[in-house]
Amino acid sequence: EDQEEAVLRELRLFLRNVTERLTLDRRFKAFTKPVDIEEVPDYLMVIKKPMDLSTLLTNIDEHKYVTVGEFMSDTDLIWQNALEYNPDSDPMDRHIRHRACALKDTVRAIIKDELDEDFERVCEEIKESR
Ligand SMILES: CC(=O)c1csc(NC(=O)C2C[NH2+]C2)n1
Repeated sequence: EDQEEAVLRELRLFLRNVTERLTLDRRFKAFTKPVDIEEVPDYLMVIKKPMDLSTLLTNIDEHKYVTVGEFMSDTDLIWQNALEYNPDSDPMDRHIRHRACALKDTVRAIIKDELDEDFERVCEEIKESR
């Protein structure tokens, strides 16, 4: 009902704000757009579920996320994919792995700092009721 829509609207505002801040962070430039399959033709052979910050924003606007947990699963895909696609010891791989780990830690720190536990519990209740 209307109270539920108000909660989900507030969730979308929070998730857009988090995603916007990540997109503006220069460390995460490689994660802002889908990997270009023309430039990296083998990418989809290695990575089965691509994800990036611009796709997160589209998902938010399409009301894909009813809880922060669902959002976190997709943000986890971004850095997990980067670690999987860049496993080697060469400096470029190491560089992007450091940024992937920074993305993981940054998202967790923001959520821990700024998400009210009671608010997430209300979102989980809405999800269970649907
Ligand atoms: C988004 C992502 O994970 C990504 C974009 S380019 C890249 N890796 C490279 O360009 C090479 C360094 N060894 C492969 N990884």
